[in-house]
Amino acid sequence: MAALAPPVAAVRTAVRQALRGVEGTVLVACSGGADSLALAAATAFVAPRQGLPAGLVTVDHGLQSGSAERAAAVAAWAASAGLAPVEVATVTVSGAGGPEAAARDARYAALTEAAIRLGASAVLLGHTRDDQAETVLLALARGSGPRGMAGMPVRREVGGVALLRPLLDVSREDTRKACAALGLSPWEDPHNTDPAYARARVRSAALPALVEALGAGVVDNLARTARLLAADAAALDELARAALERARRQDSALDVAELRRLPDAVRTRVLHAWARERGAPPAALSHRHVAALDALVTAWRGQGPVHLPGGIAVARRGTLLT
Ligand SMILES: Nc1ncnc2c1ncn2[C@@H]1O[C@H](COP(=O)(O)OP(=O)(O)OP(=O)(O)O)[C@@H](O)[C@H]1O
Repeated sequence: MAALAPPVAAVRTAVRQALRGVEGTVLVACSGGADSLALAAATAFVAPRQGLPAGLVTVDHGLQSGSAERAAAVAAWAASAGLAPVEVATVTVSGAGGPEAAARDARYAALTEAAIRLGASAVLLGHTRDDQAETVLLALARGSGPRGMAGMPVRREVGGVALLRPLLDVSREDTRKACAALGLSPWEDPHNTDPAYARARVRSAALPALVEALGAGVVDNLARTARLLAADAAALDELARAALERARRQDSALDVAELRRLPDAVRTRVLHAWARERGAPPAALSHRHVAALDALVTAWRGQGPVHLPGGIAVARRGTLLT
């Protein structure tokens, strides 16, 4: 028997670890690209051996010519690989935040809807260590703070479905090699190399330049930064949750004295969480809004109300924020 190619083994090991403790049907979200194709092939091998039914969903965004044929080809391959159920989810992409964000929102909505309808407990996504490094670099460049630089979580719950990213510690090179070793021909997404997209420019220019200047360890180190910051951010979020409850007064007003005694990192999180809870849309809530709220607490000189996205006005009345 031929020896198992190391990249195939690496992807299978990562999937095996991610599926530990998972019960019920799992679905692979597969575009047909190398990352999610390697993930799907590994899941088709590993899941049955862990007693888990495994299916696949591929989303047709209808944005490129030939997208329906690509989706059908992925679905046909999945069925032949023994994955079941297999579904093509056709979505209509429209909405705010640019075409990339709209496609992503539509995709995640379709994936969780399919999981709930098919009774699956988890959806597996094919983001790799390289995707994580790109995310950290983009977040760093945009000044998004530790939450953004914490990158994509290994696990997130949406509507009772676990979104899992088993390959965050596997390199893109290995997913490509795994596909080649298994005789699979991945689909190349033209968006991945389209310089109109910031992520594509990071992938083709920024990250290779950093690797050239600082060495190959950069990708791994950026991904590790995400893991370290994710742990810190989770701890701070937990402290902020408790602090928000301590500061809460009647009608959800906040007590200024309670807020003032908090460290800056916790207080700004409390104010951010409170603004969201009052209805400010997270995407529109910027650090400037939070800084203005913070000034009502820490730099009070009788200033007027702070206007937040979502038509919310926050004023200081005596010792309360309302
Ligand atoms: N059309 C799609 N249908 C189903 N899942 C998708 C689709 N597009 C992306 N995904 C899921 O989201 C993950 C990330 O996709 P994205 O396009 O951001 O990255 P990628 O590195 O190009 O991934 P891939 O090589 O798998 O296409 C994919 O690995 C896959 O799990």
